[in-house]
Amino acid sequence: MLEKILNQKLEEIKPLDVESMRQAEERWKTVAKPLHSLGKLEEAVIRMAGIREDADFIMKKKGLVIFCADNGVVAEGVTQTGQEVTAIVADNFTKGATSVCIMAEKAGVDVLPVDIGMAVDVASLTDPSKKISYGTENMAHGPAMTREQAIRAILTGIEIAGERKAEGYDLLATGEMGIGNTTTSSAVASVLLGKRAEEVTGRGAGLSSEGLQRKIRVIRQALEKNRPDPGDVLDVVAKVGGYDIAGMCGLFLGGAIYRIPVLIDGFISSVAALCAVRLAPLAGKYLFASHCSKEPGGKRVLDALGMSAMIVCDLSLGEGSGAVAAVPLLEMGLDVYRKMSTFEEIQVEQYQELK
Ligand SMILES: O=C(O)c1ccc[n+]([C@@H]2O[C@H](COP(=O)([O-])O)[C@@H](O)[C@H]2O)c1
Ligand SMILES: Cc1cc2nc[nH]c2cc1C
Repeated sequence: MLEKILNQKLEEIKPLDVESMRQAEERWKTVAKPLHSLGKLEEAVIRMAGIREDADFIMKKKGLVIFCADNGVVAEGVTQTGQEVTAIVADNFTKGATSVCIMAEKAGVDVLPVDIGMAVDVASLTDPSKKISYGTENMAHGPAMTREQAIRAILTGIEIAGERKAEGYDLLATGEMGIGNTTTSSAVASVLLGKRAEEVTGRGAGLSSEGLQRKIRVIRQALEKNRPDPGDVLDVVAKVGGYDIAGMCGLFLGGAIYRIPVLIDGFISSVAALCAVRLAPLAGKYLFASHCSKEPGGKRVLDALGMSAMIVCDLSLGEGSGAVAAVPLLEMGLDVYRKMSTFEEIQVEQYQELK
């Protein structure tokens, strides 16, 4: 029943508007600068025109949706800090007191945290209608969640995209906060990419070398115990994923349904993007890579998405920090596109495309 609702939602995703993209491409050619010299920023503006169905679009309201959730697998000793940190940092999002809040203020991005599955309620942000459960089960001993819970988390992400669209957001960035979520992300990446656990697993929020070896063993154990089906994304997310991954996956799909460009952040976010694109390949056209995480799986997941980062800065902070860092860059590109003189205006002959 729920799965049918999700499938119906996915059918609402339409291709980008070809005519708006053609107009944007033509406009870039008239801007008085070497052709294609703003690289990915030009491509981003063209695709955003296709998403918005308007080559003259503006980008005013920008939001960062941060999915906060806990992961039962932390009981296996796969993290440097305890699970209680999730709730502390989540509460601090509401007070403007985390790293990404400071970055977002600089970038003019609204910080919108969501408790999609934290182990405890946090009065400043928990909304029972958005909370799927109180943390996942320990995937080392069984499935992290039920298939129904995975679908509900994805549908919640889609719903949030719809709500932000109704509020007039022009651009959404994704972020997450959840101790243990690099373990779940590595497990999901290992299954979806067909890679060994050690190829996609790193130190997360600062693990010792001994801790890293334990984390890899725990991921192998979780994969052996649950045997997720690589061809069935919902099965993979339910068995070895997390509510944050599922929620972000939903936000990416919702961006495609409601025609809002969505920025991918680091490792956890790009794993969620891969889940979204495997569920609905067309959704990839609505997504934008921001940076490449320092986690070893970061680049591998971006490669699988056929995307490359705008920023390579060795970030591994999460919270949506890399996605927020890309916002001013995109705005600079859009400003050049909208405001810059044309060849005609500066009386220089227009470049011809090299054949
Ligand atoms: O985004 C990334 O690439 C990234 C890489 C390493 C760690 N993190 C953040 O650190 C937390 C997860 O780390 P861990 O070691 O608890 O799995 C989580 O809250 C993430 O936001 C994020
Ligand atoms: C303090 C702290 C802040 C974070 N933000 C994202 N992941 C985090 C992990 C820790 C430990």
